[in-house]
Amino acid sequence: MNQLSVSRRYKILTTRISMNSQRQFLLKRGNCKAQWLTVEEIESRYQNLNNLNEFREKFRKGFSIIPDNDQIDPFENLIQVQSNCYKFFDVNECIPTASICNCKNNNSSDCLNEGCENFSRGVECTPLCLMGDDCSNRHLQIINNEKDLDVFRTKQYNWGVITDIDFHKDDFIAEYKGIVQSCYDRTISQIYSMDLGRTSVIDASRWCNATRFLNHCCIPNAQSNLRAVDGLWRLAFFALRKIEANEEITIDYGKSYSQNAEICYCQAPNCAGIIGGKKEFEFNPNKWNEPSNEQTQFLKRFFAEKLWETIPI
Ligand SMILES: C[S@@+](CC[C@H](N)C(=O)[O-])C[C@H]1O[C@@H](n2cnc3c(N)ncnc32)[C@H](O)[C@@H]1O
Repeated sequence: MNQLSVSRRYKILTTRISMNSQRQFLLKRGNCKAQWLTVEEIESRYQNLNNLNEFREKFRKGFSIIPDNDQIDPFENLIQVQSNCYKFFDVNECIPTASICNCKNNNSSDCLNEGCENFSRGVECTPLCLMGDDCSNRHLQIINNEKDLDVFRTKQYNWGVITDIDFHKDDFIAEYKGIVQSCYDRTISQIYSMDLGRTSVIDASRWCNATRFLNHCCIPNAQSNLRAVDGLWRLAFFALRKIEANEEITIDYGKSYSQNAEICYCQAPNCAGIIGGKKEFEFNPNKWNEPSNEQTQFLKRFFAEKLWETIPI
């Protein structure tokens, strides 16, 4: 992260463009919690400072760390979506469905444990779960359940993801969203796609949300998990440990990431030094059955509806 010292007591940790296109600075003052503020807010808030002129001068220098021709909006040319959009569905994929679990009888406090027959199979409970409001195994179905993720400029690898709240271990962070494509499609981006089941991937190269900017760390603080919801696989991120506010959220890209190897800058003590470099994917026609005409007709109808449901925000 950029650490531009503006005075002995104030630090600009990084900068971002807010939703209303204003440049904001993550300002840390002494031991106080860091805050996102515009230049006007900082100036009005701290106008009684003795060293305001010095602060302004150093602050202006802060602007110069971002060249004019820099890409300033991480979402420029991208479309932010509320849900996945389907261009492909593998009819042979076996996706588990939810049952009415036994957690109520087991006196469980929620359904987020291996004792829940849905949770243990990677399935979210339905609204009919007998645990009612105590069922927490419905992260992906609850509207507005996602925390606000901020995209910030990192020092080494362009954009990254941060929030201004703390996460506890196992907390739901957000869902990876984009276009569901076939993993056999060689035109899709290897960098911005993540596996979704046996033969599907989520391609977030253009239709996406902030999670497309999650960077890799060899000791990550978050991980992705497949969850089955209403007969579809979805991909969600959960905290692996406590994540402090304004700490970068990172994941392990794993062995299936991109064929092009890149130097890893994560600086973790166990850093492998490299990300990506997987072997080329080999298409095995024996493992792949073409869908029948009826299946294709059904899928066309089904996905026309899904496409319509996907409303860019
Ligand atoms: C899915 S993108 C993550 C967002 C990316 N930083 C951006 O601005 O679009 C993955 C790319 O980010 C960069 N990256 C992510 N983690 C990295 C790391 N630990 N070291 C070096 N580069 C990294 C690599 O270029 C990688 O191919």
